[in-house]
Amino acid sequence: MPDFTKSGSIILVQRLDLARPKHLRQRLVKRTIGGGDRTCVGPDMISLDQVKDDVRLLYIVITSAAPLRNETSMNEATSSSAVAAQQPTCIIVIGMAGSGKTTFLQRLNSHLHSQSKPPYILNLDPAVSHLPFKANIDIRDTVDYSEVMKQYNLGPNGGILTALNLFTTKFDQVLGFVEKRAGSHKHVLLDTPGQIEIFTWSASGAIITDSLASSLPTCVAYIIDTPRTTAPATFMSNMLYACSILYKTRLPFILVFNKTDVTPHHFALEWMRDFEAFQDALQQNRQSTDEPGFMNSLLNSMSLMLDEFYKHLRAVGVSAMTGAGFDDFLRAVDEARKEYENDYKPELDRLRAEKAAQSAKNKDEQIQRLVQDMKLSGGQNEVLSRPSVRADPAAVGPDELDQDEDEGELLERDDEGAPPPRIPGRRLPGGIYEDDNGGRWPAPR
Ligand SMILES: Nc1nc2c(ncn2[C@@H]2O[C@H](COP(=O)(O)OP(=O)(O)OP(=O)(O)O)[C@@H](O)[C@H]2O)c(=O)[nH]1
Repeated sequence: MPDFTKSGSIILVQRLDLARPKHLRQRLVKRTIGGGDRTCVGPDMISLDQVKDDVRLLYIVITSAAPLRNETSMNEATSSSAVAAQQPTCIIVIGMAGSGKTTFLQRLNSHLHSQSKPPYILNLDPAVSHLPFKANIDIRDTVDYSEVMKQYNLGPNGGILTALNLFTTKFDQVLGFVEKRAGSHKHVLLDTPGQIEIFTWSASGAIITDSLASSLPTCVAYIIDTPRTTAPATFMSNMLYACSILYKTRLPFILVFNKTDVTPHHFALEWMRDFEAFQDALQQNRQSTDEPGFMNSLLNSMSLMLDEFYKHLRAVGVSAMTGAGFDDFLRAVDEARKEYENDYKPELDRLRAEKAAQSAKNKDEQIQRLVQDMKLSGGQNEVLSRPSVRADPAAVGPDELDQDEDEGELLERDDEGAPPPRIPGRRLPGGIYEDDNGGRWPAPR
């Protein structure tokens, strides 16, 4: 009996009728290994030489491929870093309604065109009536927002959310398009719905952000309407919202103070850098307005908390109207990309490796269970385990193997939904099942 504990992870266990002539057995082995729905690479198995004639049924164990050699993995690492260097940076543009997201994207688009670096643009706002730029992928081509409202009897926000949910079901295809174009664009820009919470707090927003960030370098540009943020309370609310998005996405974050042609953003930078300057502004605000005392003490304590948050941010001032500040913004995007590569990506890889290790551990435990099952068989039949797709391991007769050859699915019920014929036998004490040929199995539950 081969030592299965050393043979790697078991992907599938399937039984084989060994009472068949050898040529048929060989065909069955080939079929089993090459089975369409099995995700095995370079399978390893019990060789036919190990099959004894007195063994009537055998579970074939298909194991995963041997570990890659160092040389191969080094080559792969080199080529993957070359591919990573060619990847575009995705910029998810988020902001309150009217903050100027669309105008910002229009200006960024023309700025990048002027540098001969045309971006790839995705519009995720199904309710926008007019786009001042040409989007490569537009949610409105896939989902008719007003039709969604009518058919699902929804209001405007529910309609936008449902349209985005419907679009997200196709996002793997969107990613496919983006990845195909990755070599010819340096930036991928995403415009999001004006109702900020629809994107930032919905499942579809999280799916879009996570799937994008797991394939390509991604950052968030949070657009702020600067003229409307000059009061300490509105500034604080905006920062708290930015903070919540940062902690939800954990992606590199750029605060973009827009409309600086109307109000320069220096006051905001000062408040972020100098805690006392913000306290002074609060003090002045307290004197000039009749805001209740609890509001001021709340703002005070929140500003203390946000002081830590500001350290993780880069902030730039732009005017989507005049085009000022866009070079600064692109520099901030380059920094954000480095942050993605140095912090976010390793963390993502660590989580992936953890998940892979956990699933390898689960497979090891399955192998141990198989070994236990083998011991239970008392050496008469070599029983490794029950196939996971069926509750009863003894319920596959030789006739079903013929069925398998015709239909490619060993463990299916017939067309009328009747269970496959059972091999007659009896239950023995201790959870053992004995078939008519004296073969012993772990009893079905
Ligand atoms: N003065 C000035 N106005 C701006 C600037 N950017 C945008 N605006 C104006 O702000 C208003 C809102 O701009 P939009 O680009 O539609 O804002 P939005 O965030 O996409 O809006 P929604 O999609 O409805 O959330 C428009 O009237 C713009 O002309 C800017 O830099 N300066």
